[in-house]
Amino acid sequence: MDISVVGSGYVGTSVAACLADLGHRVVAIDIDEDIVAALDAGETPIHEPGLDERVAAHAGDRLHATTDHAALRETDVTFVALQTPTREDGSIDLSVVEAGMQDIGEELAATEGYHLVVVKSTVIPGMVEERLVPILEETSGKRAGEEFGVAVNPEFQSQGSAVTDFLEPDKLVFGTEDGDDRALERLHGVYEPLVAANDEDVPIVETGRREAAMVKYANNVFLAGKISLINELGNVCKEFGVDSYEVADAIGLDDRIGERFLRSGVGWGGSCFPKDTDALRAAARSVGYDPTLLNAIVDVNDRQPERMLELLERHVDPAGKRIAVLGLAFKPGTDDIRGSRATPIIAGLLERGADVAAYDPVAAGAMAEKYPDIEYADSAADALRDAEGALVVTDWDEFAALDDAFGEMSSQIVVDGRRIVEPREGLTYEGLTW
Ligand SMILES: NC(=O)c1ccc[n+]([C@@H]2O[C@H](COP(=O)([O-])OP(=O)(O)OC[C@H]3O[C@@H](n4cnc5c(N)ncnc54)[C@H](O)[C@@H]3O)[C@@H](O)[C@H]2O)c1
Ligand SMILES: O=c1ccn([C@@H]2O[C@H](COP(=O)(O)OP(=O)(O)O[C@H]3O[C@H](CO)[C@@H](O)[C@H](O)[C@H]3O)[C@@H](O)[C@H]2O)c(=O)[nH]1
Repeated sequence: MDISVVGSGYVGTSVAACLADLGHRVVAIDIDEDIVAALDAGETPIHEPGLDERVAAHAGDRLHATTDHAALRETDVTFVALQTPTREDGSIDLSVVEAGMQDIGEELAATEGYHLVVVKSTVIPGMVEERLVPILEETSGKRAGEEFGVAVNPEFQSQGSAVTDFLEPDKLVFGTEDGDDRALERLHGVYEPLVAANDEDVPIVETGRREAAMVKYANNVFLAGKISLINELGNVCKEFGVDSYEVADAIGLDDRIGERFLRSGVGWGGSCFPKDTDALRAAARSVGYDPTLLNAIVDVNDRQPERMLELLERHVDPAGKRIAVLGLAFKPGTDDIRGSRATPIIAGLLERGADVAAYDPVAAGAMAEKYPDIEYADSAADALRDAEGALVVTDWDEFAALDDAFGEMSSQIVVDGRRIVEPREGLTYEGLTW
């Protein structure tokens, strides 16, 4: 099939490369000339395992890139992977997607036959029907559901495993307008090689567009909520001297609970959980519903970094002292610091007058844009040297392997927010939730 993907960021690039890998002819369209030039040269600016080799293998063959939206005229399906950032009140900013729809609609005017537009961006239920379809109809001069279709097909990939998450999904969600069989048929056609590669073992949820949009939010909010719940339990466990990780392992054996996403600690960050919980809360408020539990999920998450700082203060007053912060990325395997718990940790340390020595194997550059005046050490050992306390914020494997480095601290106080450091003799070790 001939497929265009509008937006070549985190999602668009891996979707485009994977669709090419599945045998489709794909054109990636982005307004950023550097991204397009890189993709055309077989390179990707995004670090994702398995992505580089796929882009390199297919560029110039089944994968092309361009800044010209006219390329979508030659395709059967257009995936939309444009960003939906957060506005100040927490609601989503749809302006980039709206502008993208205008670009797409202008080209739809010149397409022949039925074309399917598939929204992969995360959008609030109703936005497709009320805001995006009208733009497509107006700019194309065509009627949705007749001359072209619009579907919602949310993406569930995680950073660090985007390629395998796409190619081996837990589920596919096809949200289509009632009665638009062509949309459904075309979506099945796009994913047919993926389903075949998984021995036909991929559940496909066929539903309405609003439901599909809500599935994406519900999925993310449920996972963020699961972590907040285990964090809340962990905080209580800590006060009772109970090891919350043993408790989590035990409750995870109950199939109804499941063992994943039960790692308690300093909380969740990233480009999606914070944005999507905020967006759903704002959307609920906008229709007159105050979402008590969603608010609590965020409150618990906001509280964890402060609890970590309080634990440190039980052992040392950070004012004027060198304090190491190990880990700046929102999770291991990425240099992304969006929503990272390291941000409130650093802010809290600075408020308390500490000298912060931060280390991350790949994310220091990004954090330096936010906090240019703190020290960025070249290694964890350098950050720890002469420090009077250390806070472990990201569960990079290399922190588990640290040993002698703790001996270089002025006082060996470690508050672990990720259960990654082994407690040992000589170390005053505090687990955040255990
Ligand atoms: N990042 C993730 O892991 C992830 C996972 C699942 C879903 N999502 C959702 O997918 C959507 C995209 O997220 P992302 O992280 O890939 O965003 P991103 O910011 O990384 O990428 C968006 C890209 O769109 C390009 N762009 C902007 N306007 C354009 C236009 N008119 N035409 C063509 N290109 C244009 C930008 O230059 C950018 O490269 C969001 O709604 C997000 O919530 C993200
Ligand atoms: O047991 C756990 C699991 C995760 N986290 C934290 O949760 C955050 C998010 O982690 P993860 O979900 O692995 O990363 P993302 O790449 O943000 O992926 C989420 O957000 C994506 C964008 O919407 C979705 O597509 C994915 O399904 C969803 O997992 C990180 O800060 C993790 O440290 C914990 O604290 N404890």
